[in-house]
Amino acid sequence: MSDLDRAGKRQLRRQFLEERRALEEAAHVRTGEVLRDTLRAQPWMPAAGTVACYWSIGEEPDTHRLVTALWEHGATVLLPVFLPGGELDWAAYEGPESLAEARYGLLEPTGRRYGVEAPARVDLVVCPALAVDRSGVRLGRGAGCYDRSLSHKGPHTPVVVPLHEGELVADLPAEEHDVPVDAVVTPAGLRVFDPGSPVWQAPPVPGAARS
Ligand SMILES: Nc1nc2c(c(=O)[nH]1)N(C=O)[C@@H](CNc1ccc(C(=O)N[C@@H](CCC(=O)O)C(=O)O)cc1)CN2
Ligand SMILES: Nc1ncnc2c1ncn2[C@@H]1O[C@H](COP(=O)(O)OP(=O)(O)OP(=O)(O)O)[C@@H](O)[C@H]1O
Repeated sequence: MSDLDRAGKRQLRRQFLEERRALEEAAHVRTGEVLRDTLRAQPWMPAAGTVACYWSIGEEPDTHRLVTALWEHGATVLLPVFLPGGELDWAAYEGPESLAEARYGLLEPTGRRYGVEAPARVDLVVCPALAVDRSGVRLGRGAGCYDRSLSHKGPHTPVVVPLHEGELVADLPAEEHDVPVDAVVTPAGLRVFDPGSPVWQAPPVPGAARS
């Protein structure tokens, strides 16, 4: 990737972060509710023993509702631990007391570590992004830690990204190491990129006009 492309990606990140900062609190809550309800409505969800998610911070779409609902339902919810080298380790959410403040304002799980290859053994990955395009290319924070982490997952393990409205875009710059995502959840509901995918069911999200 050229320096120009890299600068373009940085500029895109800045733009999406700025737009996030302008969002009202209600937008975060709404996305969080739709995310929780959409994923819980998937017929395979009760069998999903282990889900890799993340604990949202700041202006990210809320994941706390989803994590709490899955955990209360008995699933093992793994959350990332950002290692100094930029890799992600994983530990289980065990209630609010199991999180501690970490670098960059992150809240991270303090329990036993599952190892950087834990995504190989999960049933679903809920992954953060600033934006996703219509072919499933995601734009992350730029540390590359999710690209590295997703490379450990099984080829058929679904990946879904929670997004605010306006963050599902027509086109993003793609790179060789990018691992495409399968679906996004926006306040308008679930959007699956492979229309023939047998994995996902349209969600019964009350009041959500699907786009
Ligand atoms: N809630 C949440 N947890 C997450 C992520 C995430 O995006 N959201 N991550 C997703 O990857 C990993 C953490 N990655 C991060 C990468 C960069 C920065 C960050 O704030 N960077 C500063 C610049 C840091 C610096 O001084 O170099 C910045 O972007 O302004 C934070 C987290 C794992 N946990
Ligand atoms: N599988 C990988 N192994 C090693 N380095 C990687 C891998 N994937 C990405 N990287 C490196 O990480 C850096 C950032 O990549 P990129 O710009 O695609 O990040 P991103 O997808 O926006 O962020 P993130 O993955 O943290 O959400 C790049 O310099 C890239 O070379």
